[in-house]
Amino acid sequence: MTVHTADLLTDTEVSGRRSPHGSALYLDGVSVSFDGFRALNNLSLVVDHGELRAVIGPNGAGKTTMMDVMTGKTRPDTGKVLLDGCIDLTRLDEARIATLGIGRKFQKPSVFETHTVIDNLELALAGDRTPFAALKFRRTTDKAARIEAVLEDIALAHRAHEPAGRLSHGQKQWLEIGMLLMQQPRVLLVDEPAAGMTDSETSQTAVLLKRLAQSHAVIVVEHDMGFVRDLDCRVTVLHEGSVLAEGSLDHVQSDSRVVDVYLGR
Ligand SMILES: Nc1ncnc2c1ncn2[C@@H]1O[C@H](COP(=O)(O)OP(=O)(O)OP(=O)(O)O)[C@@H](O)[C@H]1O
Repeated sequence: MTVHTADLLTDTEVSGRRSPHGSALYLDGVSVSFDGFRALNNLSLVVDHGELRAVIGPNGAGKTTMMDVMTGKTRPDTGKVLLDGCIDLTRLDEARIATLGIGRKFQKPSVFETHTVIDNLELALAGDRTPFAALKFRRTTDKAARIEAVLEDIALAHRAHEPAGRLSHGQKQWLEIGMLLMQQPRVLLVDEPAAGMTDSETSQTAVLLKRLAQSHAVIVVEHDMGFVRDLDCRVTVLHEGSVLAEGSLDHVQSDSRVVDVYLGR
């Protein structure tokens, strides 16, 4: 019998060790309205340190709005978003939240096409102007070691000196993930990473995200169920701005409410 990571996490929850206050990210009763329409409706979610979480749901379920709230782009009407169980992100602006270690990868890659892969990674550091970043990378050797480690992580060491414009779509997505990694985030938010990828790139992306989740909390919004299965992680189904179901992919796929509003369509 195959044991899925997501099933093990369910056991963790049952044993009471999943605590919102020891979590990487905790959304507590978050609501957001746009002109009276509730995009998020009392949404609560706990993502642990070192956890990979897939968030799925029909169009308009609130997935993007949820990530906008986590990054400070949208301020909720009510509720809290706690980083490390104690820092309420709803009181902070986007720039401050980014420096605290929430990195977001949008669907469309936006790498500097005429710059080499290695230059793109270096430029990602240049964008981080916090005193902490300057301290971290005071020595060029530190920076070089960091770049080398990230190149290995994103499987692009062999393309390091080529212009990013020559990479495939999938490789550009990995480079952009690498640019986020240069900032050493604690939480990674990744929006539909598999969109437009070949089958081989899609499965390599699942491997990459699983590896990253060993040292970061990683939240992936995705529509491709084959890719979600490859991620082999706990799945949250959003519907009308709230959690409709949560658990392993097999668990949520067998929930008739999930089939009705999303998977059966
Ligand atoms: N700035 C906005 N102004 C008005 N309505 C908005 C705004 N942003 C989102 N909405 C509405 O809020 C709801 C949730 O949208 P959201 O983009 O979060 O859903 P989603 O789950 O990401 O959908 P998709 O899978 O299509 O990307 C939708 O009905 C959307 O039209």
